[in-house]
Amino acid sequence: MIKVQGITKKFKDFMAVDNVSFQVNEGDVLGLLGENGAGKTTILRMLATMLRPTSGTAEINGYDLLKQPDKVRGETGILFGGEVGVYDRLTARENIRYFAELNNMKKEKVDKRIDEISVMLGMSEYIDKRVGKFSRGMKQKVSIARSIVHNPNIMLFDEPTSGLDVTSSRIIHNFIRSCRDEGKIIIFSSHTMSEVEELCDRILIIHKGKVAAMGTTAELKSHFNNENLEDVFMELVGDKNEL
Ligand SMILES: Nc1ncnc2c1ncn2[C@@H]1O[C@H](COP(=O)(O)OP(=O)(O)OP(=O)(O)O)[C@@H](O)[C@H]1O
Repeated sequence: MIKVQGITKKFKDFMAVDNVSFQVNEGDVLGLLGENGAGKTTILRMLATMLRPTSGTAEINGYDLLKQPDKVRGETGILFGGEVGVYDRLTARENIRYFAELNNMKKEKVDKRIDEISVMLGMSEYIDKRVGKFSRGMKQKVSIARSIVHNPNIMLFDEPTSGLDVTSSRIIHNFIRSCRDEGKIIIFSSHTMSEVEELCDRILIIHKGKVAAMGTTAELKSHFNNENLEDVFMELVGDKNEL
């Protein structure tokens, strides 16, 4: 379970995330929706222990975010910004293996796990090729494979399908569903309403660092008396003066 309590991040005088609280249970997929700059990545980076909250904290599968960051890291698989940190001169397998070693996986298990993931994400054709000439989508898959190689219980994915074609997006969607079925927790940010609507058990809408709304798609639609999630979103975050 993830229990976020009043998490806040200030960059100098700018309040990027303001007193955000929410809970996610095992087997739940939570979607983070918000305009550019709303604070989604900052929330994910704090939960991934990459950024220290200014105040507030979180409990992640029983571990305290601030007091037990190493334990929290062991529980989480993180994906940020697509190809960042993919080493061009290494093959896809070597990139993934490097992360497996960083996560203290036993050497004899690593290759079998990489083969499994490679089939699951449709990477078999290029798993042993150098990533330098890969397309953005192929690199994105290497990043995803790398983030899940140690089979974490929690996945924090920042725009996981950004830049992917329809087939690849579908592979990621199916992967998220299978993680949910295994009882894992997934939090992901997205700008694609249909993706969020299709995959998420609950949606957290962030606006200017604050929680603007939270609930199931059905709850949000019924609360705002509107069948279209994009309209609900616009009602919450849109500039009412805009045409
Ligand atoms: N290291 C930093 N220093 C100063 N300001 C920052 C820093 N990181 C993020 N911000 C600011 O915090 C706000 C929230 O940024 P964040 O990246 O969390 O937004 P986001 O919701 O993920 O946006 P997007 O959808 O564009 O990815 C933005 O105004 C951003 O400029």
